[in-house]
Amino acid sequence: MKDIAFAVVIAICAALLVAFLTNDFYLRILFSIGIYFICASGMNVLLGYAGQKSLGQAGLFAAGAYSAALLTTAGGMNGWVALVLATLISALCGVLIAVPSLRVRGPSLAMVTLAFGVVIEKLVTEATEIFGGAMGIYDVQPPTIGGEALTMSQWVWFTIALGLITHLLLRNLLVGRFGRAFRSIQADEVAASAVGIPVVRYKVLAFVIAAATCGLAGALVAQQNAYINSDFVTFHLSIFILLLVLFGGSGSLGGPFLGAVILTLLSSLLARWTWIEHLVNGVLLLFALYAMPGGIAGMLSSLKDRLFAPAAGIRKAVPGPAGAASLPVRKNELAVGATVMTAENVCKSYGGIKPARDITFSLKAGHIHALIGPNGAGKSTMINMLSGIVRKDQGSIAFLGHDLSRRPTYRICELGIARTFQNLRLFKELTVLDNVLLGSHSRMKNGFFRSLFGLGGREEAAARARAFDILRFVDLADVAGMRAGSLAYGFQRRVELARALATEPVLLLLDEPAAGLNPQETAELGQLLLRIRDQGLTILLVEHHMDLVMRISDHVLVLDYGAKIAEGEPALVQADRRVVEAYLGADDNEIADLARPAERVPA
Ligand SMILES: Nc1ncnc2c1ncn2[C@@H]1O[C@H](COP(=O)(O)OP(=O)(O)OP(=O)(O)O)[C@@H](O)[C@H]1O
Repeated sequence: MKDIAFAVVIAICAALLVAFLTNDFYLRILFSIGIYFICASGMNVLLGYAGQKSLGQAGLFAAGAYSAALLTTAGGMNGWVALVLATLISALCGVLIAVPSLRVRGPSLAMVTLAFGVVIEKLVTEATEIFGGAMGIYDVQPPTIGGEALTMSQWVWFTIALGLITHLLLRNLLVGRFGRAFRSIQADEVAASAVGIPVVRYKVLAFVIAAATCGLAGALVAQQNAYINSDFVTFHLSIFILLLVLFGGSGSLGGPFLGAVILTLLSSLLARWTWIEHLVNGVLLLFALYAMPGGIAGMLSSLKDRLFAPAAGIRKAVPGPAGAASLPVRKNELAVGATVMTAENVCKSYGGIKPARDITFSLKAGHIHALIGPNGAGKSTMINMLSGIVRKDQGSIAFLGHDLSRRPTYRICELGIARTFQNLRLFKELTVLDNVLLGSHSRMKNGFFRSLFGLGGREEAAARARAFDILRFVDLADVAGMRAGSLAYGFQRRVELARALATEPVLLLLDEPAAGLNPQETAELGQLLLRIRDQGLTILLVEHHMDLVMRISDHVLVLDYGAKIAEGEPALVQADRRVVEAYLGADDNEIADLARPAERVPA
């Protein structure tokens, strides 16, 4: 709430300043700050939160500017209506530019968006009959009040108001489930989809937001100048919009404002020497990328941490609210032992390698099933197929009567299957609490507009309370406010488990959860898994620690070279000749563990 008050105070101060300014030059600088702030706010969602690098924003600025120009000149439309329509048209162009992002990433995406910007630049330069080329379009109609065009001061006030509204709306969106979802996509798309984030939808949304704000800024510029030509649409503008975010602080709510103020003032100072301005912007871009990854906002924030927090860079642990350490479980009618999942004749091959050959099994409610086998037997591939990350070639997989064949990973998570990964896939830059809240994403109902208008507070509070319950259940409540990546490895494994539990699964797929843990931590993990099972969850556990497997499992499945070679109760599997033979080529400790009669933990 403090940040909202701060934004409102800044806007009021800027508005008061306008009242005392009579010089058009200074008013134009304030207008430009407002315009660039609006562009940067949307770009921050795309780049800073969703991590999508776009070099084509000038094209979207042009979409807004030329739409407003053509709608009011050729279309004879009212200035207000044209402003709204131009923003919507740009948002639609955002969908267009988002499509490649679904296929390419990183530098390739930057190249594709760059090409989009170049195409638009060429279009408005060469298609002179429509866009006027260098001559441009004159008499663009502005919004009017009582039939009167806005004065320069009124334009600045209007831009300040739009800037404030844009900031507050995006702030509402970014502090809740949408902001977390964008950040998770930036961190790891596979892990994001595994916790129920529809990655494609969120990527498109980020592009649309950035396009709408750039288009709005373009339309405002065209209408304020009553003129637009191809000189406005340059590659330099795309770079400048990128720089606003990177220099100000990408992924920070205050970053776009800092970038817009500092860089617009610098631009105005250097406006007489264009080549120096471009050179300075280039140097600043390099500087921001290499020396100041968090931008000015990041620098200020770490300075604040250094001054006011004893451990710089690590946020203080946030104690959880009082409450019982229970696991929020999904309501279902399943009796212990009922069939949760069936896999029939599942096959998968990678060229000549066949990690799954005609595998059939079923999983029972409230049981711990273990999937074991020597290295390369196909265990992770099976977990990947069950969670939709890898597509099977043949066979069928059904979960609670639903065929999983064509469902994307996030839908499978929504149905009630959660997973952890062999190689940890935490959102390391986010706090432990945010990681767990991301697990709750698919259980939360706040839609785009509710979040945008800040109406999701109650649900967010409930999700936080649930997340703390889970953190207490796995004994991590004390580190809720810490950055997940800063924790010891054993803690990180538990955070990943807590994140999976937050999806409120019926079936939990755990891929080597004890990998990298010491014997004490492995024993604690065993106890924790038994407590989870006692809450009614079904677990499929891939593990090499045979001692753990034999102690806690109710049922063991054994794979070798992609084929199921045995299944049954741990003691029976342990004595199976084929299993021992399969393991003869495996690690000596595993064979010893397999041979040792395990002390069973009573169910
Ligand atoms: N994406 C892929 N492309 C090609 N081959 C793959 C791919 N994924 C897995 N494999 C191969 O499939 C086989 C089974 O791999 P998988 O990771 O499922 O085994 P695993 O039983 O989990 O092994 P480990 O216990 O070592 O993790 C291996 O030979 C592996 O090299």
